[in-house]
Amino acid sequence: MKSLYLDYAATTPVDPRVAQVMASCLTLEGTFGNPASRSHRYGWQAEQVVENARRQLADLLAADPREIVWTSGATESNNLALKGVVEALREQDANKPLHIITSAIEHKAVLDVCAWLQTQQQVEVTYLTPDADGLIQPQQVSAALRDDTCLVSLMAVNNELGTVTDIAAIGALLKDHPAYLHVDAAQALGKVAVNVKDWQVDLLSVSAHKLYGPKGVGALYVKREPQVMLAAQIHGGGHERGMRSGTLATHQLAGLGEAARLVQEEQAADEARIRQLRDQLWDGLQALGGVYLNGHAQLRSANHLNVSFDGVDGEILLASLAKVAVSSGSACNSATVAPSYVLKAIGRSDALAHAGLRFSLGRFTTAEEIAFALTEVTRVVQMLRS
Ligand SMILES: Cc1ncc(COP(=O)(O)O)c(C=O)c1O
Repeated sequence: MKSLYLDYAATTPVDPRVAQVMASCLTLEGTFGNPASRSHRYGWQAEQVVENARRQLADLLAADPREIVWTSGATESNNLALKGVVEALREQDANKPLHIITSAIEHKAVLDVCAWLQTQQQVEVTYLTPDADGLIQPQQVSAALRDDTCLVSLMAVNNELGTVTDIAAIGALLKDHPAYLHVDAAQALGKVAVNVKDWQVDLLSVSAHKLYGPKGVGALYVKREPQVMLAAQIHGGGHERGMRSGTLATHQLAGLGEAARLVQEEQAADEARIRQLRDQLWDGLQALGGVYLNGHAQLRSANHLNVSFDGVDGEILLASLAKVAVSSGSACNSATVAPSYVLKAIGRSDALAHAGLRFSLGRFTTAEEIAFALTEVTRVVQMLRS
């Protein structure tokens, strides 16, 4: 039995239009060449495809194409941003005291890098705690800012709650401080408008598989004027202006570019439709009683609905919901059965954190699917409660 997919925040299916563009970059008849080959048209054509994709992503972010560094995904982008900034500063002064501000509800791809920087690079890290709605306020950043703060790293949209951080306000308050602003936009791109100029960010991480592109590819936006000082983390052939070596995966990048183009054309219409479906699901679930919304009611991306149910065990609930593919907490952390650290950080009890379910809708979600999901969840919760 195929289950209904409501886990778009974990990953999205590749849009068939994206798959078609990707397929044209694989075979002898297509643009399969090495974009770094300088001596023949196979290379030149592949380079054109890669540069077209770079322009498409840059357009979506309001960036200059020269500010895009291709990576394998947001995990690598986050690693490059955080480690790259610290290493570049330590190259100038090996003993320079360095301080980073981040939050307790970042993705592990930021938290684990921060933990490594603390233990291996003697960097001090301040972890801001969210309020009960899952929001990190700009004033918290100003209160934590120090002379030796070199980086503020915050996500634009939280992967578990969907809560939206006011990045523009944080960018504005850092205007006269030398600290760089890094934003993990893996969950934001395609859901909320991302504009690196308006937000005044220095570094921004992107993942293709959250926006109907393929897995294993992403990008880091690196501001040019003034140029962010960043030390490369992967050395080799000097690709990407020496920032990230390795033969470029033409088909993956073409896919990311096309995915970005589609987002630019369709995001507004997608968002309105998805928000309506998401709100229908929430309205229906509330009829069950003893249901709690995790995350801010309004300041939340249109596709996220994270709820906890009184009186049901989360693991049993998930196992009983065989016909609906949803996530308990973050899919990336589902190897552990500890209650979600994000739900704990917003003050949920262990029981409610365990009973949290994340529904995340997407481009291909239909009204019929939402009606079916509502019926299924209602049936299962009532059965488990009785
Ligand atoms: C907020 C956030 N950051 C980073 C990542 C990791 O992205 P990738 O899978 O591209 O490495 C994810 C994926 O779940 C995410 O949601």
